[in-house]
Amino acid sequence: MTTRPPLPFTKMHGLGNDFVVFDATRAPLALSEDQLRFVGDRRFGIGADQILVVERPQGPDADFRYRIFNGATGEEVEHCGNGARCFMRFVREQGLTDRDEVRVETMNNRIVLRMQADGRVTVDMNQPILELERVPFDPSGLQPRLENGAELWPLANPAAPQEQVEVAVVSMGNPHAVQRVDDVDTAPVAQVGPWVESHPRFPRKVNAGFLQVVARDRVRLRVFERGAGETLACGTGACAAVVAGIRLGWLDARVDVETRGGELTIEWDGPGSSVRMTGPAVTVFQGEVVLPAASC
Ligand SMILES: N[C@H](CCC[C@H](N)C(=O)O)C(=O)O
Repeated sequence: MTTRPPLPFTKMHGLGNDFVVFDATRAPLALSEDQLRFVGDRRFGIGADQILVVERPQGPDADFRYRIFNGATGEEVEHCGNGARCFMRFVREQGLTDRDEVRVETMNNRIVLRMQADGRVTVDMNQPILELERVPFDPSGLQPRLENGAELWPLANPAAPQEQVEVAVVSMGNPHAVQRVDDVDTAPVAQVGPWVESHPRFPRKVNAGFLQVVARDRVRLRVFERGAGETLACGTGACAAVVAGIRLGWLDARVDVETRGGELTIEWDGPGSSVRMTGPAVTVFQGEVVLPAASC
């Protein structure tokens, strides 16, 4: 029986949104969806919301490439904000760079990561994507309600059309549907999150955010993530929620976001400017894993 060599990995988290990180800068790493699901599995594997793979860049104006896979499905996704902060800590701790700032290619963009003196990481998350067809979101036949000139779209549960929510639609490279709630602690995240996540008007599915506005510079947020379920924090979800809140007239340009895993700071100066996210990144342990043979 052939024994596959053990694969080194690092377990990390950003506010409890946890990751298994593989270094593929020295040798290519191609994992099948079932191997990725094994790594993400909290019983039969290591356990992680997402799996992050660090690669050398493909283009000239980046230092690294960043690939992200949802742990429950093994599907590759466009972005992961908490993972980006862990990416910066990883490349520093692994000696892959000694710089305080690195440029990183993602599936559909490029982000800049900066290690702060206090150990937190600031990520330039680029401009939010608001063109509905780029999210993608299908608004055909819907009439949005406007607040402060920004749209809130009615979304009905396909299985129970009398159940409706209103969502703001924003992409940070990955799709987000944000709804305002009075209290995140009592919000029906487990009931509403799944049907928003797989709603047919989001052809690539969507991350479902539940936003409670505490003040114009402070919110509380829970996110039922696409391909992961509810996580303790969602970085791109925090960015999308603050962008939506600013556009709808609820929030100022700098917002502290309370998640179940801790606090992030999100800043956005409005259209034409990048969203900036600052928060912690933690290395928990390192290990080795022998992956099952790829079956698909
Ligand atoms: N579930 C997300 C990917 C991870 C995003 C989240 N963990 C973050 O910190 O941004 C998606 O399918 O778009």
